[in-house]
Amino acid sequence: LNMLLLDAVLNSLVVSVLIGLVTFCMLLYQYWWKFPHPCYPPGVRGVPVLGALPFFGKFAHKTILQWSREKYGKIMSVRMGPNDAVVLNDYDTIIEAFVKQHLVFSSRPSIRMIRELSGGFGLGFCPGHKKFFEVRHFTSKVLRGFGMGRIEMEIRVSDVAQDLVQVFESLNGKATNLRMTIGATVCNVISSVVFGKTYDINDENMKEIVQCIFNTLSFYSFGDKKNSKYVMILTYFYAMRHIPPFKKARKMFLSNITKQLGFGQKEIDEHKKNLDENSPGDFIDAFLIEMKKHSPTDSWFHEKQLLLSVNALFIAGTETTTSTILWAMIVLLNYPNLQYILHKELMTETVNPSVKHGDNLPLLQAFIQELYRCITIAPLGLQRTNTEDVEIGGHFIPKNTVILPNIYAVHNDPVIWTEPSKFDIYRHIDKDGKFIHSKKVIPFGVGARVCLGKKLAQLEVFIFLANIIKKFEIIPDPETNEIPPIHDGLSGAGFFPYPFKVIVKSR
Ligand code: HEM
Repeated sequence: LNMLLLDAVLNSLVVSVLIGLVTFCMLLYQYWWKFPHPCYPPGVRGVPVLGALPFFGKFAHKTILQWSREKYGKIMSVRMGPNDAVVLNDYDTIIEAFVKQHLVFSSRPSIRMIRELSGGFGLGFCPGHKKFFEVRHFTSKVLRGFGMGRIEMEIRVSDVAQDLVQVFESLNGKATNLRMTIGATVCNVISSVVFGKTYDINDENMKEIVQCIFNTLSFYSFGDKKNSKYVMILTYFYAMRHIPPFKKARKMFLSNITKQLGFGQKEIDEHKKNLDENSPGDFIDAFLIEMKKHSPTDSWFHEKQLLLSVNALFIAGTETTTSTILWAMIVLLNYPNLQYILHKELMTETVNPSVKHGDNLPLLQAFIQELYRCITIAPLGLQRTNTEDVEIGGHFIPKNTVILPNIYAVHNDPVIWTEPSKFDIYRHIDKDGKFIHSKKVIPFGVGARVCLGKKLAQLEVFIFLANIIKKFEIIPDPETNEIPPIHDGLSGAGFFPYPFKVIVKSR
C-alpha cells in the first residue's frame, strides 16, 4: 500500500511539474515573444534566446525590408539575440534620426570582444563622446589632406593607380582573381596617407597585411571562413567564448587583429624616432604632433588611440573600397556596352583622369553613383545607438537601443527609383546629358558618424575606375566563361563579391 501511495504522489508531482513547465513556457511565449515589447516599435521577435537571427536567411537586409513592407512599416524592431534592435527602413526616417537628431544618434553600441582588445579606443566602435569627436574631427581633416601638406591627396591616389595599371599590364591578358592585387593597391593608398610610404604591390609583407584585413572582415561574414559564424554568434553571446569551437574562433580572430596591431606599432615607433615637427608627411606624424598639444589623460590624443586609429583606417578602408572596384568590374562584365560608352567618354580627355575634370565625365559619374546605389556595400550600415530616450516617426525608442539604418532599403525604394533592381546609369543623367547628383544615394551613411573615409574613398573609386576603364577592356575568363551575378555575394559585415577570375586586356 505504501509503495502504491508513493507511486501516486510521485506521479502527481511529475504531472504538476510538467503542467507548471508548459504553463510557464506558454506565458513566456505569450508575454515575451508573441506580444511586441511595449518599449519598442512593433516587429519580429523570433524564438527565445536567438530572436529573429535564425530567420534572416542569406541577406538580412532584404528579409528585414520584406518584413517592413509586408507588416511592420518603416520603423520596426527586430530581436537580435539578447537585444531588440530598431531598423530604419527609408530615407526620410534615417535623416530624421541621424541628421535632424544627430546628437542623440551619434554613438555606437559597445561590442565586448572588440572592447577587450581596444580598451574602447579606436574609430569605428567608439561611443560618441567629446574626446572621441575631437579625434574624429582631427582624422577627418588629415584624410582630406590638411596638416600633412607636402603631397596633395589626389596625387597620392593617382600615383598608386599608375602602379595598378602597370601590374594589370604585366598580367598579359591572363585570367586572374584580382582581389589581392586591388586590395594591395587600395591598402597602399591608406599606407601612403597613414605611413607616408607605399609598398610594392607584390611585396610579401603587404600581401600578409591585406590578407589579415580580409580575414578580419570575413570573420564577420556568413559563409566565407569556417570560423566566421562563431565570431558572429560571439557578438551576441560572449559568454560562449569558453566553449571549444567559439574559443578557437575567438583566438583566431584576436590573433589576426594582434598581427595588424604589431604592423602599426612598428611604423609608429619608426615615426617617433624620425619625427620632423616642421614637416609632417603623414597621419602618424600629424597625430604625434597633435599629441604634444594635449594631455593624454584629458583627451584621446595618446599612443594607444593612435595605434587603434591606424588599425581602424586600414580595416575600414581596405575591404570596402576593394569590393567596390571588384563590383564595378562585375557590372562591366554584365553590361559590355557600358564599357564601350564609358571608355569612349574617357577618351575625350587627353590627360590622365582627374576629379577636376569630373564635369566632363558625366557618364562615369553616373556609373559610379549607380554602382553605389545598386550594389550597397554596407546594406545595414554600422550599428548606432541613441544616448537618450527619443521619439522617431511617432515611435518611442528607449535610450541605448541598437539602431540599424537599412541603406539597402533606401537604394531600392520604388518610390525613389523606377525598377530599382535594374542597373541603369541614365537615371542619373538629365535631358541635357549632365550628371544629376542624388542625396538619396547614401553608401557612406549620414550624420555625425558618416564614413570618415568618404572623401578619400570617392577619390579612389573615381581615379581607379577611370584608369581601369580608359586603359583596359574587361573580359570574362574564357575557360569558364563565367559572368558573376550582380545581386549575389557574401553577406555579413558588408556585401562582398564571390571570388572570380577576369581578364584585363590592354587597349
Ligand atoms: C566605398 C568605400 C566605403 C564605404 C561604402 C564605406 C561605408 C561606411 C559606412 C556605411 C560607415 C558607417 C557610417 C554610419 O554609421 O553612418 C562607415 C564608417 C567608417 N568608415 Fe567607411 N566606407 C568606405 C571607405 C572607407 C575608407 C577608405 C576609410 C578610411 C580610410 C573608411 C573609414 C571609416 C571609419 C573610420 C568609419 C567609422 C566612423 C565613425 O564611427 O565615426 N571608410 N563607412
